[in-house]
Amino acid sequence: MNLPRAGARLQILLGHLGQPSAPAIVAQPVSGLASPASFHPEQFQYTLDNNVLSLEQRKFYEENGFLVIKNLVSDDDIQRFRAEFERICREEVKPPGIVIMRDVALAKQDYMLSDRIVSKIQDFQEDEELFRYCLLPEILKYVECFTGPNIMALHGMLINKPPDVGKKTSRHPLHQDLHYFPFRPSNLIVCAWTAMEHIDRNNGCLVVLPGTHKGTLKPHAYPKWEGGVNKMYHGIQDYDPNSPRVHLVMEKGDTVFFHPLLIHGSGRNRTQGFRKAISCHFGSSDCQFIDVSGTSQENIAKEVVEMAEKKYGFQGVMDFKDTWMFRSRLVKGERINI
Ligand SMILES: CCCCCCCCCCCCCCCCCC(=O)SCCNC(=O)CCNC(=O)[C@H](O)C(C)(C)COP(=O)(O)OP(=O)(O)OC[C@H]1O[C@@H](n2cnc3c(N)ncnc32)[C@H](O)[C@@H]1OP(=O)(O)O
Ligand SMILES: Nc1ncnc2c1ncn2[C@@H]1O[C@H](COP(=O)(O)OP(=O)(O)OP(=O)(O)O)[C@@H](O)[C@H]1O
Ligand SMILES: O=C(O)CCC(=O)C(=O)O
Ligand SMILES: [Fe+2]
Ligand SMILES: [Mg+2]
Repeated sequence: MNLPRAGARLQILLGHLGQPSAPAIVAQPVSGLASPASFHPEQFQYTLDNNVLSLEQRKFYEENGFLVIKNLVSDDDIQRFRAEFERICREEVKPPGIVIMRDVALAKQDYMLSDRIVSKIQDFQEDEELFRYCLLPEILKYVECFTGPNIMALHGMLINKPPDVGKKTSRHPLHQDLHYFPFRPSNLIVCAWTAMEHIDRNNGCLVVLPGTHKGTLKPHAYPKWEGGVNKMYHGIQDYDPNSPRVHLVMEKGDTVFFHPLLIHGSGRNRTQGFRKAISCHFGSSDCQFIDVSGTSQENIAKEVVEMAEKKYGFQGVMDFKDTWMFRSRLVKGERINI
């Protein structure tokens, strides 16, 4: 059963390694991934052979770059993530490595840290309670359809989108997550994003541009928004404003899996509640680090390295790869390259 899958993975890697140089890899999605041993008449490029996705689901992801699975995570688990998030905000637990972020509109206010101030926590890999999300068998079962059997959790986030104070800073500009990642191939990376409550356009749901995962990585920069922009919230400058946007209305527990080249963002939160979602990026441990020097990713690499140096108090010894190397954790199979 693993043979077609392994064959497909090998081809993906060979395709990737066959590219002439790192910048070219950045600019080109990997192609020609059809497994010779594939039992399907179609050529699948963005999913691996598996017996989890229906043919219809698989075709949907191939075409659109995302797939919503209804009611995947239990209410009990979501309640536990919520409780742990509140403990972290109250500083009752301080997991090593965690990054706590406030909305830029609230950053200068001298409130005590609380779940009404924090807009996002990142890098919860050392928090066993939140990291349970990245180990849930129901999540990994789907993740494996994209990454194959050797799975790294690359980056966890719990997003607590605050009520917008009127400056539209609660928005997340349209972006591709691959901009943040120095590893390839992109087709072996997937994000799982789970709604922790009902999420629609009122509280700022995810917005996706279907099919954009078939394109290339675009240059990202800070959007020129008058009300302010959150640190590291880079956006795509030159996207087509007429390209169709789909607003993903989701119920508590619903989970969307999406490709790291899919253009997405989220709208302003017009409610008084803090809109919560938990997510993790996963990648195959067969992925390889790339050097982003000379590519459009140089701007984010510089910011991330500066931030890591500030946080850990050393200078000039870390590069972009290192910041990722020590944050990622194996969740299934074997650790190979990353
Ligand atoms: C090895 C570890 C490396 C960690 C790397 C983390 C990031 C990697 C990103 C990977 C993401 C990959 C996933 C894919 C896509 C994600 C997209 C994102 O979410 S992108 C990622 C999302 N973004 C991030 O993760 C950003 C990472 N976080 C940070 O850099 C910090 O938390 C911080 C700088 C925002 C606040 O530092 P903190 O020590 O808590 O706060 P202070 O009170 O001391 O304030 C210091 C200064 O910062 C100002 N300020 C405060 N808040 C904001 C704000 N929201 N906006 C702007 N500015 C803000 C504040 O006013 C003050 O200014 P001044 O008085 O000096 O003028
Ligand atoms: N014309 C645009 N230019 C740049 N970014 C945009 C544009 N339209 C939307 N976006 C980005 O996509 C996100 C989602 O868009 P969406 O239209 O759903 O949200 P919104 O503008 O905050 O609210 P709404 O349109 O529901 O009033 C926005 O927050 C913004 O980041
Ligand atoms: O608003 C959200 O929950 C999604 C944010 C997002 O896309 C990200 O952090 O990469
Ligand atoms: Fe994103
Ligand atoms: Mg709008």
